[in-house]
Amino acid sequence: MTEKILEAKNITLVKGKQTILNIEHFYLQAGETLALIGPNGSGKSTLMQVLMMLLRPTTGELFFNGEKINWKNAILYRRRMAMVFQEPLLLDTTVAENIATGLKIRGYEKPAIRSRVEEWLKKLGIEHLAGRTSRYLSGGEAQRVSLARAMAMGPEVLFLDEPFSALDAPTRTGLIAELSGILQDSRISSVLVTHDYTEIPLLAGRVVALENGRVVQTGPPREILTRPASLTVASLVGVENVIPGRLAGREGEKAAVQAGPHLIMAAGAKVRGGKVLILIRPEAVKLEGCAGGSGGNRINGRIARLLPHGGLFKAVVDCGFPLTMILSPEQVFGGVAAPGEEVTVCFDPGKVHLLDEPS
Ligand SMILES: Nc1ncnc2c1ncn2[C@@H]1O[C@H](COP(=O)(O)OP(=O)(O)OP(=O)(O)O)[C@@H](O)[C@H]1O
Repeated sequence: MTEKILEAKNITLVKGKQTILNIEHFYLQAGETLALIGPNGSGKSTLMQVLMMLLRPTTGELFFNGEKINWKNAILYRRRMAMVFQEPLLLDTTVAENIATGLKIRGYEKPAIRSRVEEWLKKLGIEHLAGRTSRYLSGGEAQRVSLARAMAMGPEVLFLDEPFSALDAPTRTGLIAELSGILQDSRISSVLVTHDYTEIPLLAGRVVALENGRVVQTGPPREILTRPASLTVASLVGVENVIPGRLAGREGEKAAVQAGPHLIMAAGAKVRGGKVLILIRPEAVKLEGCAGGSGGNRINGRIARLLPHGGLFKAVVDCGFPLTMILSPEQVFGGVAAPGEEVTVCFDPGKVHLLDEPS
């Protein structure tokens, strides 16, 4: 059984009259990367600070490798963890010196420092920057230095607080690929806070969603992305289609939901009944002919709007309700899908998720 490197039980953090955290149970398995998601103010940074033992919770217990934390010795645990922030916060000296400083403070011998600095400069592809002053680095370069500095310390747990959010798209793509390799090769345990759900399947093996300081959902990326437990989680993971409907009946494993003039089938739905919300990812909606298998949902509509979407296109199809889907450049440039065009869209009942409408 894999060890839990970090575990929190019954953690609360109260500031004045506000309960900022109320976490019954949270853990980080050794070697896993866990994505922590939640809307602004949901407690992600606060939970990270508690896990890093920078902030003592009001109540609850914390364990490191199964050992209960004694807060008097918090510094000993903090030394086994490192953090990378959204902004790199580098010292105004050379790149190599930035990576070496923490090791010097810890009293490492010169040869050991040199070899670690060289190792991490190489692993992050920034050997050529070793002698450069950090003041003039680009955002992507600075973030690589920040990662090298953190990893050179040999931490057992790495905390990544939105490390890519200040970077432009191509830099971000390159760094995500590199970080993914580093996380896998080093088998380090890490917690990644992100507002960008597209990073989740690339980096994380498990996701924890917070809302108002509480854990509202935990699961593998696929489950969180396709079966979010709440509307808030749905909006965080890019489920753009939220259609009000009413449960009309059940056919075995499938539920039939009346949405405007259409009957939509949903597989594996766990709802009480009555008013429901139909959740469909835009990528799950296909133009007719694209969806495989029979028994799928087919709806006629008209393309109301076409928007650019990172090299692809996003179309809003008016089906009596707006339905957002993703189109390829071939479909758009080939004239299959143009604004005003009548289309038939399909989606698999397995890709339709239902939530009870909040009362
Ligand atoms: N020292 C403090 N005193 C009082 N309230 C605080 C303190 N620190 C944080 N909070 C409040 O706790 C809540 C959680 O804040 P936190 O920064 O952890 O959220 P977050 O999920 O990281 O948000 P964001 O995504 O915006 O970074 C917020 O309502 C914030 O205003």
